[in-house]
Formats: sequence, structure tokens, C-alpha cells
Amino acid sequence: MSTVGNPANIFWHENPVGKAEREKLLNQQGCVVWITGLSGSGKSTLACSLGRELQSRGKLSYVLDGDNLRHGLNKNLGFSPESRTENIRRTGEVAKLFADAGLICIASLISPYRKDRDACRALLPDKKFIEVFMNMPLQLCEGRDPKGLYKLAREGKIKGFTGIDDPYEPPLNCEIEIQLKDGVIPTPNEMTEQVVSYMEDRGFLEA
Ligand SMILES: Nc1ncnc2c1ncn2[C@@H]1O[C@H](COP(=O)(O)OS(=O)(=O)O)[C@@H](OP(=O)(O)O)[C@H]1O
Ligand SMILES: Nc1ncnc2c1ncn2[C@@H]1O[C@H](COP(=O)(O)OP(=O)(O)O)[C@@H](O)[C@H]1O
Repeated sequence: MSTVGNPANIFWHENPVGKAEREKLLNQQGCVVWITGLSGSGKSTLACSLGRELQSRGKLSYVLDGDNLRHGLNKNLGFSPESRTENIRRTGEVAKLFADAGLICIASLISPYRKDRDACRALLPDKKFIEVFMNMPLQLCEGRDPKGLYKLAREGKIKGFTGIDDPYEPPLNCEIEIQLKDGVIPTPNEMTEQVVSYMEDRGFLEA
């Protein structure tokens, strides 16, 4: 009988170099910064700005952007609930590998469903998953509409668009919330500073 594809025949190989050794080499803690929020809420803006700031501090990070991943790893996935769940699952697994490699992995995806984000959190060691909620009002995101997708969704030309006719479930216990202050949008630098301070205070930026 063929045993191909039988999970009972798959084994785990320990790597002789451990995560702690890699972290010491890099002088940082491997972790995942998971940025979630509506289309147009500023996820990519924060991811890029944070990546740049960490680079300038000599910290190694890597951005996993939802749009970009859909050009390769996730190119066979659409926007049905099942596809989004698989999109987040795959990205969570890749993010886990980057964190294990000792990097600060910045994942930037709408990731609209709470259970999918929680499943990614569960892949990481305790405290190594930093969920950042871009809590920007739909009206603001729709007003920005940099890709014209909200307009198409309102016209019924895109079905199942997040925030219009597909749900966004806000986090209940995220580590960081980016929001308006007295009605004013924080600048990219301010958003970045909020995340970097969190990481600094908890020792992520040293081994
Ligand atoms: N139906 C629908 N709903 C939401 N978004 C849509 C849709 N169709 C296309 N797009 C574009 O795809 C980008 C979101 O991809 P993600 O991988 O982050 O989405 S998800 O996490 O799987 O929900 C998203 O990019 P951002 O605007 O950067 O968030 C959109 O440009
Ligand atoms: N803090 C901010 N202040 C001003 N404009 C912003 C800010 N964050 C994002 N933007 C602008 O809003 C638009 C959407 O931002 P983006 O980062 O692409 O969102 P997302 O990745 O969530 O879709 C872009 O045109 C971006 O330049």
C-alpha cells in the first residue's frame, strides 16, 4: 500500500541553530506585527513607515502585504470567506517562519474575520503577536478610495467588498489601536512612533 500523503510518515527535524541564537545575532526579538483594518485605513502606509524606521535603527524586518502576496503565494485565492480564511492562514504560517528566523515580520492585510486573526495569534509564542488595529471610520477610508474600489463596490460592480457588503470584525483585545485624536488623523510618523514605543517598552528591539 502506498504511504505517500500519509501524515503519519512525516517527521520533524530539529535545527541545530536555535531561535535564541539567531535573535542574539540580530539583537532583536522575532515577532509578528499584524496590521488589520479596512481597505484604505492606512495599513500599507504604517507597514512601510514602520519597516523604514526599524531599518534606520538597525533592526531587520520584512513586510508581508496582502496585495503583494496575492500576486504570488496567494494568487489562486479570491475574496469569498473561505478564500480570505485561507489567505490569512497561509500568511500567518509564513509570518510564523519569519518570526522564528528572528525577524520582525510586519503583516498588513485586511484580515476581516476575528477567528482567522486569532488562529494566527495562536501560531506564535505568547506575546510575540502584536495586533495593530487601524480603527479608521469607513467614511474616511471610502473618502480616500485610492484604488476606486469603494466606488465600484457601491455601484455593485464588486461584490463582497469589506465594509460595504462583507463584514469587518474589529479586534476585541488588540495590543495597539491606531485611531483619530480629537477627530485628527495621526500622521504616518505618529502611527509608527506608537508601534515602536510599544516594541521598545517590551524589549522587542534587543535580544
Ligand atoms: N472584495 C474585496 N474586499 C476587500 N478588498 C478587496 C476586494 N477586492 C479587491 N480588494 C483589494 O484587495 C486588497 C485586500 O487584500 P487582503 O489580502 O488584505 O484581503 S483579506 O485579508 O483576505 O480580506 C485590498 O487592498 P487594501 O486596500 O490595501 O486593503 C483591495 O485593494
Ligand atoms: N496617517 C495618514 N495620514 C494621511 N494619509 C494617509 C495616512 N495613512 C494613509 N494615508 C493615505 O490613505 C490612502 C490609503 O492608505 P493605505 O496605506 O494604502 O491603506 P490600506 O493599505 O489600508 O489600504 C493612501 O493614499 C495613503 O497615502
